[in-house]
Amino acid sequence: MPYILALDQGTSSSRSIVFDHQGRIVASAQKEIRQIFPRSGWVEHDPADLWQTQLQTAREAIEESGAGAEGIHALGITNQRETTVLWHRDTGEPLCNAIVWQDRRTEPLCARLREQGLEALILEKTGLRIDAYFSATKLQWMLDETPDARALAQAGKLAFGTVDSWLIWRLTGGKVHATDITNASRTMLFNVREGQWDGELLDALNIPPSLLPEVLPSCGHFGATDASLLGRSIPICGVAGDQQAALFGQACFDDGMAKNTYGTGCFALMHTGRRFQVSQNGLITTPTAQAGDARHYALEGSVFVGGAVVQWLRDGLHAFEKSPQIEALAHSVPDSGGVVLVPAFTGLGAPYWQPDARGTITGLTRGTTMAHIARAALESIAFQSTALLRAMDRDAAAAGSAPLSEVRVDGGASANDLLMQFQADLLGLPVVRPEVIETTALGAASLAGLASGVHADLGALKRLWRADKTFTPRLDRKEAAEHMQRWEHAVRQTCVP
Ligand SMILES: Nc1ncnc2c1ncn2[C@@H]1O[C@H](COP(=O)(O)OP(=O)(O)O)[C@@H](O)[C@H]1O
Ligand SMILES: O=P(O)(O)OC[C@H](O)CO
Repeated sequence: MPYILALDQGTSSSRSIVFDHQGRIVASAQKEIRQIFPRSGWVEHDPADLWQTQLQTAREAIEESGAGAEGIHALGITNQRETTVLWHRDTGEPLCNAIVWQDRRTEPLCARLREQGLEALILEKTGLRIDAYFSATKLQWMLDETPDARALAQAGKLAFGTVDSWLIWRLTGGKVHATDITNASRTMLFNVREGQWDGELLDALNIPPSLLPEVLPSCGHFGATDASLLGRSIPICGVAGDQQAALFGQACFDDGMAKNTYGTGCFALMHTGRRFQVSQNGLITTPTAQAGDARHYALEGSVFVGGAVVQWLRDGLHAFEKSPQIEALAHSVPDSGGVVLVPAFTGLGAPYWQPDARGTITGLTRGTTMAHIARAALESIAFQSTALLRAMDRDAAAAGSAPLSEVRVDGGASANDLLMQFQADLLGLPVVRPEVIETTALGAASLAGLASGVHADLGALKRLWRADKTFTPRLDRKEAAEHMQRWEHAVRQTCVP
């Protein structure tokens, strides 16, 4: 039976997973990557580290699968998005470290774009709000600050890519410089309505077009691996940014279907069909992984501090030793005792967009214990996600698209039943956790399987997606509304005067 290898290059680690033709995990390997913080607000990765860890884990996963390279039918790639790499076309040597999506150094370049009045144009063309998060200003910074970079770029000697492009380049021995539509859409240089790099934006940001990779649908042919790397030449047939790959891995192929990933942060995406829709509620618009001729879109919002609030309780307050222990602690009290914790440690993202907000705890009494705070911390993840998902639903209603009917969940913190139940209670919708919560890698494998004939069509993938546990809302709607009011009240206290 054909196996598919998925490479999942994430912010904290590189992972490789071998899936069988029914989307079951056969083998996996993982390696941490080095985080480089040269200055406050700067975050970098060494491109060689990204490549080497990915290659090693791929070899280990193939070895563990027992199938050998001959048993791997196709390869899919998924990756941390927006992170920017610039390298020499002739040698493949990077010019500098990769600038990671979390890096804030280019905020002044963004302010300049806002001053130039480009906000509306960029939103209309790319679906994005001007922000240092996206690749465009990171690339501008590299071209301006790295010696000789501009001259080399003008001479056509450099290649830019997000992490998928970098891995494709290395995997194909420098033969293919390509990306997929989901990754291209995170650069702030790609016109998502027309499906191509945008000349007007490239001019406005002074980016030479010769730097750019070819943009392909997510499901297709991205070349083949150099035979010396993995034991034989394996075709690369699926590529997507990690959050769009997760949407695909959750089989959310239709209008109104949504997933929320509960990791360090939370990323919610809701499929909105074929219509490009600009959010009225502070969300961004992004293409979904493209598996046919037509482009489809999703609304996206992120929670900056999701599972990270659990890490803060663990490492900052020493409330417990291991993250999963929060569940028992939170369960030891019937509710949060009126405590609300807003983990606005680095400001609040969508739908609030308050960069200067700082965390707060309200409702403390003499009777408050660590258990109440732990419960409030878990609840904060669900409150923030509810605010996001409701904003999506409002946008969908305004555009006449299908409303949310359930939310599919994944990511490390989705293992927490108490959190998932509270999420269902607040939303008033079923929250469904699938058997395979490695949905990011599964999405990449599904795309590769579709392009290489392992899966017949989207219908076949829908049938392979299996729910493990469904959390149905138990809370009275009035009570749920009161919870949300308390939350919104606490959010208002986070604004630093
Ligand atoms: N049982 C749990 N309950 C709540 N949070 C958890 C639990 N297990 C892990 N987490 C949190 O989930 C996050 C890890 O999830 P993961 O999907 O691996 O994240 P990432 O991909 O962002 O590294 C951490 O922030 C951790 O604190
Ligand atoms: O690597 P992750 O899972 O933290 O995801 C990063 C996102 O793609 C950033 O947009």
